[in-house]
Amino acid sequence: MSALLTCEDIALVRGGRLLFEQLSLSLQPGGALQVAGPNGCGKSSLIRLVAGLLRPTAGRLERAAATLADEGLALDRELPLIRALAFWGMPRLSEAMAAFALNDLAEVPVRLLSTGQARRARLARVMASGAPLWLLDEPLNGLDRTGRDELDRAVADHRASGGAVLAASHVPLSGDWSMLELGR
Ligand SMILES: Nc1ncnc2c1ncn2[C@@H]1O[C@H](COP(=O)(O)OP(=O)(O)OP(=O)(O)O)[C@@H](O)[C@H]1O
Repeated sequence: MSALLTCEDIALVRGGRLLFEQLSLSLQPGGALQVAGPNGCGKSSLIRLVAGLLRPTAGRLERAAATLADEGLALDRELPLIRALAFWGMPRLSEAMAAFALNDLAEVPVRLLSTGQARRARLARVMASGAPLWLLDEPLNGLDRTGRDELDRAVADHRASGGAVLAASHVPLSGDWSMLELGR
């Protein structure tokens, strides 16, 4: 099976600072890699780079279709949640609504969601997209115990069906993750 993500000798300079260089990694179907390290070491920048929002200063990157969950919700705040998600033409929308316990909130306008509900919605958007590569920036932020369990299950199911996950997180993620420490 071919890799869903390959980075070879990547370097990134941001704000005049070299964040990392000669960084190589690959994610196979079923793989999961957690990026850890101190504040400002470049975890979010690496996720954004893989998402295609930043250009590497050096190196080569190849990846399958990916979807990103970062600080932004990327949903129309005025629309009911279900319509805001459907706007993106999501192939796995009903599955994702159920996986993150959002069915009772389907008709609630996005702007009225609580912080944790909005965090679950952004993870549902990733799952609903059907993309094989998930890019998650601090996915546990704002999630309660139930939300964390939902995320664990969604990640495990995604991996079991041949997907892969790259996540930046300060705190350990449950399950079997490879680790990449930046800033060392
Ligand atoms: N838009 C930007 N322009 C220039 N430099 C930036 C920009 N955004 C972030 N940086 C810098 O890039 C470096 C890495 O930031 P990044 O957000 O990737 O770190 P992080 O490891 O995710 O941090 P944290 O743990 O605090 O979330 C920091 O020095 C930051 O100041």
